[in-house]
Amino acid sequence: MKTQKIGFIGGGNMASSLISGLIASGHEPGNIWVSDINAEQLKSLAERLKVNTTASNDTVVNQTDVVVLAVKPQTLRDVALQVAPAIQQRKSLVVSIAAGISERSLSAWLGAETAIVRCMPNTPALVLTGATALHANDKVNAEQRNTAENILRSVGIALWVKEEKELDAVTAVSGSGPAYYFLLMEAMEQAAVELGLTEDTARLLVLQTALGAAKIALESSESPELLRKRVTSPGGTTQRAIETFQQGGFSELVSKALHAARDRSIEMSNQPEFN
Ligand SMILES: NC(=O)C1=CN([C@@H]2O[C@H](COP(=O)(O)OP(=O)(O)OC[C@H]3O[C@@H](n4cnc5c(N)ncnc54)[C@H](OP(=O)(O)O)[C@@H]3O)[C@@H](O)[C@H]2O)C=CC1
Ligand SMILES: O=C(O)[C@@H]1CCC=N1
Repeated sequence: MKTQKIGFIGGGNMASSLISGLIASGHEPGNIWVSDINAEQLKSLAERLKVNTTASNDTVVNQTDVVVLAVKPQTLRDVALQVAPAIQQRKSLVVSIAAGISERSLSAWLGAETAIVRCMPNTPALVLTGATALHANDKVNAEQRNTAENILRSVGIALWVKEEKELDAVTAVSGSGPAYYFLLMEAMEQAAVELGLTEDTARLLVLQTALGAAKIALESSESPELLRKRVTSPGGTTQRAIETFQQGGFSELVSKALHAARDRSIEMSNQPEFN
């Protein structure tokens, strides 16, 4: 499996996280091809990760078996139309990571017979802790499903959703999710400094606490709610903080934010300039 030739069209933030993760998990850099319009981006990828780079998207298709489309959603249409002939000729498996671009649009651009897996990864793939949900169109065979799943599973967990539309919710939860935790880290760090800690101490305590909480929650069979209650001694400090969060509408705000992200994903799928 790790000898699979994998191509990336677009070598930006998400592609470089995936590529770094693939290499860290044992994929040969020589089997990875990346194209980008940004020469600096390619130079950095070639220097850091020793992957093959090219300015030509067609070269990526022609050198590989699986092509990951990793450009911004608003650029995808042009890129897909441009590489469609090469993809059809090679019968490449296409994996799109773009938010809010439907399999229907991808098929229209790439050809009705093209095997397409649409997925939503996240940047922790960089440290092999990614979370990806996948959905395949009806041209994808069992072997191709395994190929796509194995690529994403080598950088974290990978699961299939039954309905393509579930990817809008996945995007709101785990695709965008790392940013929500970073926002909480930023806010906690700022508050810790206001409370008199140095910036270094504040950051270290905040990050180690985030890691510890995530590890306990993943390794324990107990719910986050129960784990939270175990930290919250009656009448103590945590209770005061949790009450403050709740009085400020914390859960409602989180729900509102995730609904907004989900709605934006749906809106992007219906936007004529993206589709
Ligand atoms: N960032 C994230 O956390 C996640 C992103 N995604 C999805 O991944 C995709 C990429 O996002 P992200 O990595 O953040 O975006 P980036 O902008 O970082 O990466 C896209 C790259 O593609 C390049 N590019 C633009 N046009 C072309 C072209 N015609 N041919 C080849 N390369 C081109 C861009 O160059 P230039 O900058 O010069 O335009 C850029 O380097 C998006 O569709 C997004 O929805 C999915 C999950 C998570
Ligand atoms: O913000 C975005 O649109 C992309 C998709 C999920 C994470 N980043």
